[in-house]
Amino acid sequence: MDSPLAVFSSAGAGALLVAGTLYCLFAFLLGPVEKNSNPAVNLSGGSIAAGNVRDKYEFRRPKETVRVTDKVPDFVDTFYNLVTDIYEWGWGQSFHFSPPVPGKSDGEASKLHELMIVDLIGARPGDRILDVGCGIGGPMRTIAAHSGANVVGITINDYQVNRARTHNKKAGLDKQCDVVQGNFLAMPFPSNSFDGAYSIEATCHAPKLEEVYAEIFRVLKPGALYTSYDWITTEKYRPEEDAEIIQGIERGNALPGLRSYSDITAAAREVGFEVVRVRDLAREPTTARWLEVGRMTYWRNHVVITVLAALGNHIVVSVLAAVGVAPKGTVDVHEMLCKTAEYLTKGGEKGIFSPMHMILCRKPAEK
Ligand SMILES: C=C(CC[C@@H](C)[C@H]1CC[C@H]2C3=CC[C@H]4[C@H](C)[C@@H](O)CC[C@]4(C)[C@H]3CC[C@]12C)C(C)C
Ligand SMILES: C[S@@+](CC[C@H](N)C(=O)[O-])C[C@H]1O[C@@H](n2cnc3c(N)ncnc32)[C@H](O)[C@@H]1O
Repeated sequence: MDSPLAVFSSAGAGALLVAGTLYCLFAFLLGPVEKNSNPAVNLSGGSIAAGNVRDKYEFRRPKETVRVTDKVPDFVDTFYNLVTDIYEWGWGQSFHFSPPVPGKSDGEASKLHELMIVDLIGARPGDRILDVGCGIGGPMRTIAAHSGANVVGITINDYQVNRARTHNKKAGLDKQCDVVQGNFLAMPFPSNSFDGAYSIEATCHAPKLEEVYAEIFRVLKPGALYTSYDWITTEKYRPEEDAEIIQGIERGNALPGLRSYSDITAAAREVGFEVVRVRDLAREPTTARWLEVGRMTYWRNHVVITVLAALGNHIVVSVLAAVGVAPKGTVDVHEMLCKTAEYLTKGGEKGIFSPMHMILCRKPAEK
């Protein structure tokens, strides 16, 4: 008869094998939405050490909208440490929404949305273009590859800088695309040094829109164009009825307070821009992917994350550490994103919110 120890160790080995196999199945079958993106096995806390993710999340849990102006960039940085890997894994390398295009996949529609910027700001080969709040650089690579321009991106989050640089290199675009860590409210670039600029769903993180617009205005050459796709509340928004939805969107996306569509034009004019065109790109289509977010198969993604995190707590972690396991706290962050998606869907369905308010501005040419 086998000794109790031998039975225990063979049962333990069996359990490890089953857990390991399950883990690999989840990791490989439920890979990233985009080829070359982040597989679930790599979910991390960004620049936050794995052991500190839960503490950081607890500390930063978005209980309420953060409106204390000077704390916002730091809060946003922590937010992106927590969500960047989940975004990349579940959404792709471009952290924005896009209008659907009949006959095109979500990925193609997203690229077309990015390519429209090349036309809007007239980016040409050799131009120096600024990407304000560049994420991990999905849009930057599309724009550089199609226009031949050199793109410099800025993001507050160091982890995103590394991720963007890795992807730029893989795509063979590291000569054309540069990424720096910095605050877009005080950019480390000389005045009059860019031939064009754009921002996609990023300036909504600025506590005061005029401050980021003033910086963009400063670094653009006279006569250069800037376009932005931004999050706004529409004219249908009624604070008395809709405040809960809008606050849900703000909390779950680390926003200091959504602005109304009319604030965007006012801020651009205030810093000296000529407003060339304004349009809400979310208005016409009804089946946009961004409306579908709330209906996505959460349970599937949630199961993967829960299993990965549970395994992380288990003894198997020591065996699997070599491949990397989701840190504690990932489940909470994911749960928060599920709720956020519900609010986004509600806001979109009611037509009180748009993530695609487009403005095109020009820095006046010198007389
Ligand atoms: C512009 C911003 C981010 C916009 C979007 C890229 C993200 C907004 C909500 C995110 C998501 C919600 C649900 C997640 C899902 C539960 C998970 O399993 C997989 C990832 C999600 C789909 C995730 C992806 C990115 C978003 C759509 C803000 C921050 C200003
Ligand atoms: C939703 S993501 C969009 C990223 C990118 N534009 C895209 O479409 O993939 C918002 C980006 O804005 C950046 N951001 C927010 N506040 C910032 C700040 N104060 N300074 C620099 N970047 C900031 C974030 O780090 C993040 O990269």
